Amino acid sequence: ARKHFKAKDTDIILSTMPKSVTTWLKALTFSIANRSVFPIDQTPLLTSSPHMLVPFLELNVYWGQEIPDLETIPFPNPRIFSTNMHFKLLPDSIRESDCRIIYICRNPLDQFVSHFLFSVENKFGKDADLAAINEAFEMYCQGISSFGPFWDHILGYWNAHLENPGKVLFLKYEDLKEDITFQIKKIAEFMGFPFSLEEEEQGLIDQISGLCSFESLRNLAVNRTGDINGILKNASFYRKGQVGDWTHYLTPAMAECMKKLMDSKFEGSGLMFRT
Ligand SMILES: Nc1ncnc2c1ncn2[C@@H]1O[C@H](COP(=O)(O)OS(=O)(=O)O)[C@@H](OP(=O)(O)O)[C@H]1O
Repeated sequence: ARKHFKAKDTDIILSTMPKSVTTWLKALTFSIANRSVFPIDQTPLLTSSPHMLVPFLELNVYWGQEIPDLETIPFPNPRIFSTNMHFKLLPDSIRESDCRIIYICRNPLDQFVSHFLFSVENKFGKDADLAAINEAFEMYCQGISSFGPFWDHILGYWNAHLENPGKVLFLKYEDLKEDITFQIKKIAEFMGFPFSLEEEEQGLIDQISGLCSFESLRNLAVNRTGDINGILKNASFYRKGQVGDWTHYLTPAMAECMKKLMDSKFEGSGLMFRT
């Protein structure tokens, strides 16, 4: 992807650490950008996983697919892609073109738990022994996890956002959970598709937030069954969808350890996470 991908000025790139609600951001941005093409009751989101509508740039890594010739795919406009790459590792054309990047992250405690449970379940099945959580947490705190240290990933996009807020939008899961209407408007404006007063009065924002809510997406037949290339179950993208689920898996001592780590890594950056 780094070698071949050529961003267009109109592209939107969604960037995340794994298990930082990429799925939700894909559903929201697809709905925002295509709301005049597909009425809500006819949106492809009703019959396709958000991951099929907004492909990962690292397709070949995740799902064993050849990198498609993007010029031949009839994308709606704008093209929306997602990636888990660090900011400094993005293909040059993403940084150099006028395309826009939307980054979303979440409290690292919840991200760790979500990713750990996902990996365990995929490896060992639902009844996995969770004894390994302490070891995995220790490694996570040392920066050993998929896509490397979470602080580097988050700070890379945070600093890019501070340098050029028109290029990089920085979102947090906890803020979307708190006020999704406000965040949908913010995302739409950043993407260049602001809602008109008329659309707002028609309740379009509420319709999009309803369609993309955890419960609504999770209950769709397409997301309850099926898989992506026989590798990942569609249902695996919808677990609990809550802020603070880490309290059910991590001890207060582990949380304290993470708090200290975040204080030291994010010191002076202005970044804070709610738990
Ligand atoms: N619509 C919606 N609303 C709220 N939360 C949602 C939604 N869709 C997915 N989720 C939760 O996001 C977590 C999965 O993260 P990702 O989508 O980034 O997974 S992946 O990296 O693409 O595999 C995972 O979080 P946890 O429940 O904490 O494990 C999902 O449940």
